[in-house]
Amino acid sequence: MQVVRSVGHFKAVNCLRVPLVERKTSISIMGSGPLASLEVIHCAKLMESEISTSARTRLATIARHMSPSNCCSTSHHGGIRIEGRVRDALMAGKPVVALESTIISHGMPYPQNFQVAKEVESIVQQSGVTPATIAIIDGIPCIGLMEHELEKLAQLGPQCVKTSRRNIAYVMAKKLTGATTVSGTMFLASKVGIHVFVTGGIGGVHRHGETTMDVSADLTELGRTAVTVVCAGVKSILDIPRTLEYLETQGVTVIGYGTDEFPAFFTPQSGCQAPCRADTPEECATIIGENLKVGLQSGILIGVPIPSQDAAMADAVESAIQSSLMETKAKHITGAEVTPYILMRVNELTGGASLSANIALIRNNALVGSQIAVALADKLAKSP
Ligand SMILES: O=c1[nH]cc([C@@H]2O[C@H](COP(=O)(O)O)[C@@H](O)[C@H]2O)c(=O)[nH]1
Repeated sequence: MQVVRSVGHFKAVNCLRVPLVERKTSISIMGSGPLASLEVIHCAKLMESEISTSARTRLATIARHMSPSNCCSTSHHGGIRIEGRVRDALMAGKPVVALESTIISHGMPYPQNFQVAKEVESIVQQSGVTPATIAIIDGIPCIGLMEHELEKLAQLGPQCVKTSRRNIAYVMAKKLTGATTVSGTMFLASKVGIHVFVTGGIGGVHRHGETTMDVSADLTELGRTAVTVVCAGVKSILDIPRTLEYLETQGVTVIGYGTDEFPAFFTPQSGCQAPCRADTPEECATIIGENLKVGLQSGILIGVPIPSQDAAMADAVESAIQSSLMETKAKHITGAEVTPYILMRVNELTGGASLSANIALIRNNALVGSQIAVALADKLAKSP
C-alpha cells in the first residue's frame, strides 16, 4: 500500500506512523502553500489497526493518483493535477465539493461566467468546504483551478472543448483545453475521491430521444460512478419523464431535496414525482454514506428546487424555451450543440432574466451541496 507524506509542514493524516520507506519520488503540486512539494512514499505496510476505513480509502485513492505512473507536475506526461488546497482537504478528510467547468464556458456569457465561477467557489469556501473546479487545461486534467485558469475558461467560452467521458482521452492527447460536463467532472472527481459535486442542471433524454437516441452521457455516468450530483433538476427543454425512467434503468438514486417533486431547473415543479425525498443535509449524507458503504458504485442525483423568489420569471422562461426549441429544429441544430444554443437564446429572449435565475439557483445549489459535503465528511470521520 502507498502512503503520501509531505516534506515540510504537512500534518500526517490521522497521525499515522509510516513504518518503512522503500523509495521516494518527488512531485510538484501547484501553488506555493505547505504542500507545494510532496514526497510519494511507498511503504511496505501500514499499521492497519490505527487507520479507520475511511482514512484508508482516502489514502489509497490519493496515493494512487500521486504515484509516479499516474501523476506528474508538468503538462507533458498525462495524469491528474490536484491543486494543493484540494489535496490538503482530501488528505485530511475535510469536505470538498467538485464544480464543473462547462457551466462556465458554455453555460453563461463572459464576464458573468467568470464572476459566477469565482462567487460559487467563495460560497463553498465560506461554508467551510474546499471548492475543486474541474477542467482539462492544455491536456492536463485539473482538480482545482487557479484564478487565471478560471478566467481563461471563461474567456475562451465555447472555444473550449465540451468534454464528457467520451473525449477526455482525446482532449488530453491533443493537449487541448476542455471544459468538463457533468459526466466528465464526475469521472475525474471520482478518481481523486471527491464524493459531492455541485452544478446547475444536468443533461438528460432530449425530446424525441426515443427516435434520435440523444441521451446525455450524464445519465450513464450517474449509473456507473459513485459521485453525488447536487443540481436544480433537468430543464424542460428535455424530456423529463423519460430522463427519470432512464435514471431508474441506470440504477441511480434520485432524491428531491425538501420536495416530493423532481425539479425542472427554472421551476420547482416538473409534474414528475421524485422517487426519494430528503429534507436535510444530514439525511442526504446518510444516503451517500450507505451508497459508499455497500459499494453500489453508482451515483446519486439530488434535485434542489430553485428558490421561489427566483422562479418568478418561470413562465417567460418557459415560453422562451419553447421558441428556441423550434429554432433548433429549423436550423438543424443537434447533439451537443442543442443545450448551449437554447441557453443562449433563452437568455436573449428573456432579456437576461433566465441568466439571473440560472445564477441564483447555482448559488443555492452551492450552499446546499456544501452543507451536504460537511455532513458527509462528519459522517465518514465517525465511521468505523
Ligand atoms: O442546465 C444546464 N444543463 C446542462 C448543462 C451542461 O450541458 C451538459 C450536458 O450536455 P449534453 O446534453 O450534450 O450531454 C451538462 O453536463 C452540463 O455541463 C448546463 O450548463 N446547464
